[in-house]
Amino acid sequence: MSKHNLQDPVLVVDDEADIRDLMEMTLMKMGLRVDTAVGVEEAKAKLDENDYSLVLTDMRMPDGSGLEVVQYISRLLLDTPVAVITAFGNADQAVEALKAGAFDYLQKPITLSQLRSLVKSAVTVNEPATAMAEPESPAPSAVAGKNQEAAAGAAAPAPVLNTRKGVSGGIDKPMSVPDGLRSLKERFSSGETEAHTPLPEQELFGEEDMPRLLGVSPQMVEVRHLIRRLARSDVPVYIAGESGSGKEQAARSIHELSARAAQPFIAVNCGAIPENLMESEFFGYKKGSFTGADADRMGFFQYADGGTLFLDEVADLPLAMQVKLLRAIQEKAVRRLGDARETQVDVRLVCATHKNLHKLVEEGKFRQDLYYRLNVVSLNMPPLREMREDLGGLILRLLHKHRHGQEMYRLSPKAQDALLRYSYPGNFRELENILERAVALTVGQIIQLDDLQIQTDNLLYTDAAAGAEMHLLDEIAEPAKTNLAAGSRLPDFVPGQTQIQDYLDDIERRIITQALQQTRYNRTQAAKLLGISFRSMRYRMERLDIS
Ligand SMILES: Nc1ncnc2c1ncn2[C@@H]1O[C@H](COP(=O)(O)OP(=O)(O)OP(=O)(O)O)[C@@H](O)[C@H]1O
Repeated sequence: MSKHNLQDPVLVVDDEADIRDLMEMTLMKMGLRVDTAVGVEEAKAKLDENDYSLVLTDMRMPDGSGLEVVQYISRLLLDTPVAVITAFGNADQAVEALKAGAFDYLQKPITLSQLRSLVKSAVTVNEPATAMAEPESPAPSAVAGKNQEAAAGAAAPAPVLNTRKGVSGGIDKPMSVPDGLRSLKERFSSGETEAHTPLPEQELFGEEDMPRLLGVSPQMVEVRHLIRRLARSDVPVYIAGESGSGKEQAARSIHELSARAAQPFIAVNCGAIPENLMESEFFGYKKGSFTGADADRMGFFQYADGGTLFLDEVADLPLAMQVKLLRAIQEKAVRRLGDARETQVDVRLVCATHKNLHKLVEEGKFRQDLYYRLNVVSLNMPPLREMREDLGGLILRLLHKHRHGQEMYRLSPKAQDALLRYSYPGNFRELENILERAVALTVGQIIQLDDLQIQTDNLLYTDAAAGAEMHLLDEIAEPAKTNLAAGSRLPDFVPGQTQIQDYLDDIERRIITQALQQTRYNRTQAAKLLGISFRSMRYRMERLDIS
């Protein structure tokens, strides 16, 4: 094997402290040691002194270009793999770096999963000693990353392939990463987990440290995984996802798991603030700064000082406000309306929108510089329709939440089928609303298809596909139809001994009692269930002496 080995640290070269911290944290979680440099000169000095297993360098730094780091490594004939981090849309830079010997590149904003897969493709993490002792592998600089393929198509002479053992991306054997680091997704895809293996934390239907985000699907496990990591740093996070997919819950979870948990979490819906009030709402004002300002007032930034400021629907910020926000982020200071002085604020920013922010940047509706500032790391909340294995569990928990005393609501077969096949354009929020409404509308304990009030022509899946989840709902499915007439066998009619009126009264009493039990003794609902009027119900109860 080449002279660098797994004991050697990874060198992260970036002038931005937030990014260095985030990368350091991620790499350390992968079991790697990390060294950092704040610019080109320091990186060169460190390369002179030490061996590294991998170098990750930003392209644009105040004292030079990451390209110089790549060239320096080539000049010293080091076989240390080096990858560059380029500004979004800067494919030329990426191609140049690849030509100079970089093995891959990442575009900003970096997502942690991209970073992880790049690192995995460069070094073998925690590889067992036997594997490490195997014959020499090709130089890491010859490892082709997935990004490289795209860029190489444009220009670079594509370097050689990936034949390293345990390297991910086009490989057939998953690499050896500490178990705690491996997401369920990875484990499922590696075929390690049998389909019938009980899912972890099934009782909880999630994980204890993040009660806001339920679900055991690989997507949700991955989301929680990322949130835990993000909680340990202070980098701005951009949460993307459809409406109702849990963006705010994710932001709150990041805050609650962070060192800022004891400080305020301030959630702001940017779309709901009138434009003329925005500045004073965000930054506060001094008494007398405008008509009606009869006392000093703090803004969102001051309220969130020490904690987290969550900017929901950030795409709705008008351009003028975007400029002011950018300044506040860069300076880490705000100036109240009517105040000559700026005050320092220590705020972690998390923002979200269901709109395509990148597209808005392209259309000139959202400032690119602010986009990069806010979007250092992005987190994607998956839509509910892509997490179908969670549906059964979520429905179960929501019905449990709405239960009446000890009695759970149940679903008729048609209602169950529709719930499992519905597309949920409004995601979790829509599922919550559907069930809340259904519980209010249903007569008795069994929710019927009509109670759901969903468009049945909007069902996504075939019956067969939905069948896969059916077993999850066994406990809430309507029990096999029982004969209301008796609940058990009809009593025997013995001519000569039994009076026909007594016999029929007995059956009627059983039917009515059962309907009353089923509707928790609500006479109106029981009457509806039996198809008789309330008046008739009352009359029958009196006649049959049912109290
Ligand atoms: N994984 C989840 N487990 C349980 N409940 C969830 C989950 N995700 C979202 N919810 C619930 O769905 C509802 C909507 O969540 P949230 O407000 O976080 O969504 P959002 O993406 O921020 O919505 P919007 O785009 O409309 O602001 C909340 O009641 C929340 O509790």
